[in-house]
Amino acid sequence: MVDKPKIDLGTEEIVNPSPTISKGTDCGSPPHVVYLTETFYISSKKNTVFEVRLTDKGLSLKKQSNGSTKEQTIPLKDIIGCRCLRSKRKGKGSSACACTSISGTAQLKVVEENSGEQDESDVSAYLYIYAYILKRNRRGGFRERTTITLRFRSFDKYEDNNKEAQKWRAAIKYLVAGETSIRPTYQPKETRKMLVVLNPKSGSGKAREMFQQRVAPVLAEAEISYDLHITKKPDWAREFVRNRDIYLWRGIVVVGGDGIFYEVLNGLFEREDWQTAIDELAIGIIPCGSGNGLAKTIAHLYDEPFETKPILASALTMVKGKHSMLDIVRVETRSQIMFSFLSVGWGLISDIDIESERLRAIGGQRFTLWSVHRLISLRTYQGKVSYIPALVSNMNRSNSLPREGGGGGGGGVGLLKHSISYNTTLDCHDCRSGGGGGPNDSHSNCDACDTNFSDVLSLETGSNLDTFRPRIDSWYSATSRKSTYFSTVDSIYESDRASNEGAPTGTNVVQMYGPPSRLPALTASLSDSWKTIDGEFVMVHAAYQTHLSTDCYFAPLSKLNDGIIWLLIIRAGVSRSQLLSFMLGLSSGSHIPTQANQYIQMIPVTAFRIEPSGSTPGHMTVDGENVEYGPIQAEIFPSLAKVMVPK
Ligand SMILES: Nc1ncnc2c1ncn2[C@@H]1O[C@H](COP(=O)(O)OP(=O)(O)OP(=O)(O)O)[C@@H](O)[C@H]1O
Repeated sequence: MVDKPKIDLGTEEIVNPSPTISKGTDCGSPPHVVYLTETFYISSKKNTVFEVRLTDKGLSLKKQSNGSTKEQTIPLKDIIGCRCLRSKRKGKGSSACACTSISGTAQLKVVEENSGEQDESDVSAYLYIYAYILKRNRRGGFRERTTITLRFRSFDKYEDNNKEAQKWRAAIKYLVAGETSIRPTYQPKETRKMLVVLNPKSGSGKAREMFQQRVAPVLAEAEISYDLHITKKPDWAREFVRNRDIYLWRGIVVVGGDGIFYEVLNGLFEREDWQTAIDELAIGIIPCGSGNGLAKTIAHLYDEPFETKPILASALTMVKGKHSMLDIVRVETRSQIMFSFLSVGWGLISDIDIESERLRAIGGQRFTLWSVHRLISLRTYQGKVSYIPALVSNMNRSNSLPREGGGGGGGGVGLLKHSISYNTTLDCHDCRSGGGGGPNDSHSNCDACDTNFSDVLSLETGSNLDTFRPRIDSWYSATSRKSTYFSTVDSIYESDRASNEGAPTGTNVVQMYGPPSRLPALTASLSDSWKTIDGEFVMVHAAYQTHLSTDCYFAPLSKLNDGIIWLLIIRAGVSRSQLLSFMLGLSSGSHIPTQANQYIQMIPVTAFRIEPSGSTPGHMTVDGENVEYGPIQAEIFPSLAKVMVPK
C-alpha cells in the first residue's frame, strides 16, 4: 500500500481540492501526485485528443489519436516558467475577426492581458509554458528550448478562460519553485529583483548584446525582474557593491568574466557588514569573458551541458534560484589583502594569462597562442614555496575522477524530439552539430513531422472539435527579441548615463574586512608544520575550482566547497616534452603525471606561501588578475560565500 504524500494545502482555496495519487505509467514506476488534469485538442487534427496532467513529476501530455496512445512528460526541473497572455489585436488591413484562418507562416501575436493591444474578439486565454529539455549525446548533451501553448477557450468570457489558465500557471509556478502549497493565484516568496552587473569590455566585448539576446529572454520566460547596471571602468562593480544598499536585491549576477566576479566578491568583503552580505546574497555568473573558469566549473560539477551554449546554461542556473557554498581563499601580498575564488599563480600560466591580454580581441584562443609562444621562450623563477598539506583521507577520489566529454550519465529525457526555429534567438552555436542526439539522431525516432506532438505544442480546450476555429498558429513569437526583452515586469536597464549617476561615491576610505588571517605575518618565519621547497620553478599555480578556463581542466578533484587548495608545482629541469605533454593534457585533465614525478607535482594544501627571490621579470595573478610581484601567501576559508548553481 502506498501512503498518500502529505501536501500542505494552506489556508486559501486550493487549485485541486483533492490532488490524486496516480499509479506510474510504467510498470514499477512510483506513483505520483496529480494536481491538475484537463483535456485539450488540436484544431488542425480531428480525432486527436491530449490529456494534459500536472503532476509532482512534471507536465504529462498523453496523446490519443486513432486508437493509439503516446505519453511524454516534461520534467518539472526542466520547466523554467509560464505566462498567461492574450491574442493581440490585428493591425489595419488584416481581418478583425478571430475566426479567420491565419494562413501560411503568419503567427498569432500575443500580449499581456492589460496591454491595451489585446484582441477583445478572442476570448481565449493562452498559457505559455517554457522548458529547456535536457538531451544527452556522446558529447555530454544540450538543452533544447520547448514551448507548450495551452489555449483555454471553454468559456464564452475571457475572464473565465483566464481564471482557468491562471490556475494552471499558479500550480506550475509553485511546483517549479519546489513548493507544494498550491494556491489559485501565484504569489512568489521572493519579490526583490536580481542585480545584474555587466562588464561591456569582457571577453571580445559583446557582453551587452549577449545579455540582451540570450539572457533577457530566459529571464522574461521565468518572470524574473532585474536591475541591469553596466560597468563604466575597472573597479566600478567593486565600488558599486561596496557602497550600495545591496539588500534591495535578491542576488547578484555578473555578466562577464572571472575578473568581474572577483570585483564583486571583493566589493562585498570591503563592506563593514560583509558577513551579512555574503550570507544573504548568492553571486551568479553569466560567462562572457575569455576564461570563464568559474562558470565552466559549476556546469562541470553539476553535469550541465555547457560547451555548445554556455550563456544559456548559466542563464538557466540564474533562474533556478539555487546556490551552493563556495570556498574562498584569503590572499595577502605586501600591500594588499584579497579574497579569491579561483586561483593564485606565479610563473608560466600567469605569464600567459597576463601577457596574452594584447590578443583579447580573439577571445579564448589567446591563451593557446600565447602558450605556444611561452613554451618556446621558457622562463624559470628562483624562490621558495611553502605549504600546509591538507588532510585528504576523507576525499572520495573515485567519485571525482575526470569525466570524458564534460560529464555523462543520464539518459535522454522524454519524447520531445526537435525544436523549431526558436533556438536561433538564443546561443548562436549550433548545439546539435556533431555527436549523437543531433537533428538526424532526433529525427530518426521521433514525431518530427507531426507538429501536433512536437516541442512547440499548441493545444486548445473545448469539447466540440467541429466548432474549432481553423487556426494552428497559437505560438508565442519568441523570435521577437525586443518584446521579450523589455516585457519582464519592472526590470530596468541602466544606461551608461544612469549607471554613472548611480556610480559609487568613491569618497570612503576603503578597508578590506572579511575573516582575519590565521597565518603568520607575511614577513614572519613559518613553523615546522609547513613544508618548504627551495629552488627554481617554471610555475607554481594554486587552484580551487576544477577549471581555470573553459578548456583548462586544472584541478579535476576539486569541489566548490571541499576546503582544499590544489597546489601545482613545476620545477626547473622539467623537459620541454614533459611540459608540452602537461600543457596538452590541461584541456582533458590528464596533465598530472600518473607516476611520481620530481618535476611536476599536484599537492592538496590548506595554505601556502610563495617567496620569489630571483631577478627574472614575471607575473603573479589572483583569479587571473595581475597583482604585485613579490611574496604572497594564501589560506582557504571553506564555505564562506554562496554561488548560484543549477540544482
Ligand atoms: N567598463 C569597463 N571598462 C574597462 N574595463 C572594465 C570595465 N568593467 C570592468 N572592467 C575590467 O575588465 C577586466 C576583465 O573583465 P572580465 O573578467 O569580466 O573579462 P575577461 O578578462 O575577458 O574574462 P576572464 O576573467 O574570464 O578571462 C576586469 O579586471 C575588470 O575590472
